[in-house]
Formats: sequence, structure tokens, C-alpha cells
Amino acid sequence: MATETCVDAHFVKIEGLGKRYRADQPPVFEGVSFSIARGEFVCIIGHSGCGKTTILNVLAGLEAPGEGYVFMANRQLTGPGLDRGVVFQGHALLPWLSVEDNIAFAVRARHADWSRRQVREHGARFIEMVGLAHAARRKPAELSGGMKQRVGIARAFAVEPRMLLLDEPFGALDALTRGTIQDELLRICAATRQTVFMITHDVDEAILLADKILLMSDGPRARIAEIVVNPLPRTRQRETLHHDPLFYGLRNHLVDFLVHRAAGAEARSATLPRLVQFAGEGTGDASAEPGPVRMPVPARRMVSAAGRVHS
Ligand SMILES: Nc1ncnc2c1ncn2[C@@H]1O[C@H](COP(=O)(O)OP(=O)(O)OP(=O)(O)O)[C@@H](O)[C@H]1O
Repeated sequence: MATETCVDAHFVKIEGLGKRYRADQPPVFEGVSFSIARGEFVCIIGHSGCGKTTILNVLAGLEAPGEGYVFMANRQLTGPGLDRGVVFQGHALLPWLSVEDNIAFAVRARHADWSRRQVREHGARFIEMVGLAHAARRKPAELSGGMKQRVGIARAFAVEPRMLLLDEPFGALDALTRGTIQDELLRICAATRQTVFMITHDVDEAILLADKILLMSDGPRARIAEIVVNPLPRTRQRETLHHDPLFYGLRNHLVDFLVHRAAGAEARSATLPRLVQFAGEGTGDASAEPGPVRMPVPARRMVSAAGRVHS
């Protein structure tokens, strides 16, 4: 029982990850260590180029780390596998297949012994889940960007991966569509207790979706400087999120990191990430005191009023 609890808390374990692309250059990031509990939704935020996608690719097994290890359920991951589902920004659908066939293709890869009917019925559940039953026979070219992204999400869920990896999946969508899909994602994750690792540049998106937010310092030699535990209840909803007294304290803390601390010596030299937990209406951490979102910001690193990072 104790072992099981331990596996649950450290379902995914990343230890001392580092990556250097060129021998004559410093590593993009180093000493990256963190855990993801089973069923936990983790977002990672950091400025462009600090290595977020590289970390996601290492978790997906698409790229080898220069240093360090990744474990899932106590097993070391050394390559890609159907136990992990990836949703990329560019949806990556097969253009000659319909929505249902795109999903069936992925399901068949996972369950080679299933009958055609089993594959179809299984896929239909997930198409329904993302609200695309009416478009199941359409090809990707006949879908909007938001619909394509939903197909990508349905496909990833249909494979029932043990960990879902999302690389800025909503970055290219308009605000309204993004909101709708975020709500769907929240609902599906709550229903399935899916373990998720997601890259986002949107602070508000991280607050809405994540249980834990990893803040990366700037590269080269980027690190996870802080692990911020989301104090808002898991039942949070987009429409009412900003009414919670803890919302602005958390938001200011994240924006302040991106604007002021990500490039600072303290964040860049952190050997271990700082755990930031907010307590009650204020915060248990002195540096996490709610404060104004300070502008203007350095030209290279702008965080818009909407909480999105631009470089
Ligand atoms: N295959 C590669 N070969 C050489 N350098 C690479 C390669 N892939 C990434 N890099 C470099 O590594 C650094 C980190 O890239 P990565 O895409 O992981 O950053 P990121 O934080 O995801 O950035 P963004 O937010 O802009 O997507 C960048 O400087 C990038 O140029």
C-alpha cells in the first residue's frame, strides 16, 4: 500500500535532465528534476528557447536527453510508446482520412487484436466527448482549426495513454475556441483522472488547468526555478476563476516571475526548485505576496495583460 502511494505521488519522475545540442555551446537546460503524481495536471511555463519542447520530447521518447532519466511507474523510459499520447500545436492529422478514421488508425495501433466494430465504437466515444459526432465523416481539410485540435485531443485520449503530453495545443486558436476546448479538456481530465504534462505561454490557462505550475528560468543552462502549487480548488471554472480571492495573488506571482525573476541570478542558479504554496487568502511564501503586475517589461520579454508571454 505504502509503495503504491509512493508510485502514485511520483508516477512520472524526471531526474537531473540536461540537454546540450552543440559541444561548443552550454546546455540549453540542466539539472531538471520534478515529479508528476498520477492524475495530476502539470503545466510548464518559461520564455522562448528555455527548452520546454525539448523536455516534452524527452518525456515522449522522441528525443534522448544528454543527461538524466525519466521514469514512469518506476520503469525507465528510453523511447516512444503508446503509453504516452502527444498533442502538438499543428494537430498532425492524416489529411486523407476522415475524423473517425484518424482516430481508428491510432486505436488500432494500440489494440491490434480489436475488431473493426470495437475500434469504431471506442473511437466514437471520444469523438462524442469532444463534441464532433456531427463531423465524424469529414476530412481534416473540411474542419476549422479548433475542430482539428479537438480531433487531436480525441485521438490522444482514445489511445488511453498513461500520460498525455500537450505542446501548446491551443496556441493557434482564437480566444473563444480556446476557452471552449479548455473547458472540454478540464471535464475530460476530471472524468478520466488523466495525467497531463502541458506547455503553455498563457498564465491564465495554466491557472485554469494545472494542479502544479513549473516555472523555468531563462536559458542557456535553464532550470526549473519554482514549482507553484495551484491553491484554487480543482472544481475551478473559467467564468468564475477570477472571483476567487487567491486568483490574483497567484497570477501576479507567475507574471512577476516571467517579467522579473526568470532571467535573474537567483532563478538561474537554483539547484533545487523552490516550492511555492499559497496559504489561505494570502500566501505562505513571502515572495509570493500578491502585488501589481508591473509594466513596462523588457522589450525581449513581454507578458501581455492577457498573461501571454511573447519573446
Ligand atoms: N534539434 C535541435 N538542434 C539544435 N538546437 C535545437 C534543436 N532543438 C531545439 N534547439 C534549441 O534548443 C533551445 C530550446 O528549444 P525548445 O524548442 O525546447 O525551447 P522552448 O522553450 O520550447 O521554446 P518555445 O517556447 O519558443 O517553443 C533553443 O535555443 C533551440 O534553438
